[in-house]
Amino acid sequence: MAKIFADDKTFVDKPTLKPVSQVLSAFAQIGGINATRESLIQFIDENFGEEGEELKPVNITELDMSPQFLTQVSDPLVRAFGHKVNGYWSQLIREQDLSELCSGCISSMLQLKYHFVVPGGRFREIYYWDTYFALEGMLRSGLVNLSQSSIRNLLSLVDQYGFVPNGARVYYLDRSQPPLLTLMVKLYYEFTRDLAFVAEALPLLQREHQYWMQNHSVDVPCGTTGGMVRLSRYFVNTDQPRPESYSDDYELAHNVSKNDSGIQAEIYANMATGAESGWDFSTRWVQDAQAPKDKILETIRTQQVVPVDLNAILYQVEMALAEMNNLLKTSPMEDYQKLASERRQAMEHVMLDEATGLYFDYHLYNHKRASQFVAASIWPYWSFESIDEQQAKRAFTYIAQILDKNPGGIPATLIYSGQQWDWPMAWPPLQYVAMQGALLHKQFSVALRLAQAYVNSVFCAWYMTGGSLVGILEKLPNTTDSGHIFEKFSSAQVGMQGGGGEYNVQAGFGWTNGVLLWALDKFGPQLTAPTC
Ligand SMILES: OC[C@H]1O[C@H](O[C@H]2O[C@H](CO)[C@@H](O)[C@H](O)[C@H]2O)[C@H](O)[C@@H](O)[C@@H]1O
Repeated sequence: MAKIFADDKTFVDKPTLKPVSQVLSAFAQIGGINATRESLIQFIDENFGEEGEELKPVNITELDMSPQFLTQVSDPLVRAFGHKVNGYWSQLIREQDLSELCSGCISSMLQLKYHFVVPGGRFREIYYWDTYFALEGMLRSGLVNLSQSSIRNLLSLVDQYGFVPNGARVYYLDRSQPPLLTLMVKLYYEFTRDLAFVAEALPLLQREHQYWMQNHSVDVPCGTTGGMVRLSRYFVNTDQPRPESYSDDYELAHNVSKNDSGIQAEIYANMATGAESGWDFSTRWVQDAQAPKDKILETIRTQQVVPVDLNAILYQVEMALAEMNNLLKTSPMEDYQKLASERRQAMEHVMLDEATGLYFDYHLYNHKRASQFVAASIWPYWSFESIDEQQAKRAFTYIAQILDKNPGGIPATLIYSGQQWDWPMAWPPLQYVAMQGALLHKQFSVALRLAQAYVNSVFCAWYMTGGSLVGILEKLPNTTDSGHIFEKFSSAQVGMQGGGGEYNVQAGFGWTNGVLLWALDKFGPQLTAPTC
């Protein structure tokens, strides 16, 4: 609450320099929560180390410097950029080394045995859903063992906690993130055909599915049948601010109500639930999206939204679990095929908007389907292999129209709120799913437009921040950096890095690299040189 650091996450990421009992008594000596700002600064200096010092970069030997898929990228500039990005993995692979912590010292990191990929910047730890999108690139870059190690870390978290936490920190233990672990194992299997690994993972994947069914299911009234259908939502059980954004959550809750701890607890739970969705934060989760920017999160109701993307993911998870059990000739813990088809039917009833061919969230707070497009509306096209052709045409015509106005990619929503999962932010995972959906439903021209927009955004933002390619592309004059790969982009202006939300835009960046390399593989012969 003293805001010693611009970003609340900085403090909770610092390991102690002394045994925890000594740190606590030093804190008591300066007056505990009544300490002055000056004494707090000194206390932190004396008792805490640098954030991230328990992590070491890893010297990766298996990186393929000339991966085969890049040879079919016809444009020389795009191909050279692909090689550059392929080389960036070495900056994002880490191992944990807790050995330098003194005896009795503590760190907020969850122990991970194997090497892993991090998003980059302030995100120093492994993140759950980010890993899926990074893997799409890592596997193509020849990082097969590292991909397996990253997945193994997540599996071991399921083993220890029964689910995959948001990220590998103790403060993420009250929530998960979009459940993509089963799809990571599937992806890994498609690349390696390593059935033994699937066999090893399957019991834990089934356990994770059980966790989602037990803690995140909700009954939704179904207009067309008059009965109820079961779907899933994000749901975090907490009555405390998120430690990594403590002062933000605290101030928000106290703005809504100064004294009512019940109302404050509701806000904390809905904020943590927003973080579980991966979309932290967005007007998608608020009841009053028209509120002024500084009040927009005051009506956050994430737990009252039944999200399209979560259900689209779980449908794929259920199909994949059925398929894995088939492949291994093992008896499934559940009839996954049946669960998937019931989920699909429920989604068609509750979420499908016939007019646009898109799927919308369902709002439990007013028992209505949302009426606004969000980028998640297209996710069933990634999950459902067969969808009526005319419906798909309508949906991707809608997407094409959004692209006409947003040359940098599909924005998270169409509403400007200053939140990072709203217009104009175009996020790599959202572009990936839109491209996958378009490919699967044979909407090739929209798929290519999405791919070109994505490549343009990533490339131009990198170029504008000093990126260059030996013998091919000169560095822009007046740039001091050497090119950044951002976590998100502006859909409104090609080459503009993203912004908004609780922290400064981060560079690195795991999922951006992953989706870029995947897109170069899928669309290599057709992509043209970006003009920035
Ligand atoms: O510290 C604020 C929040 O930051 C994370 O969210 C964002 O970054 C993640 C890592 O790239 C990404 O997975 C997520 O979609 C982003 O919105 C974190 O996941 C949140 O829990 C945290 O509160």
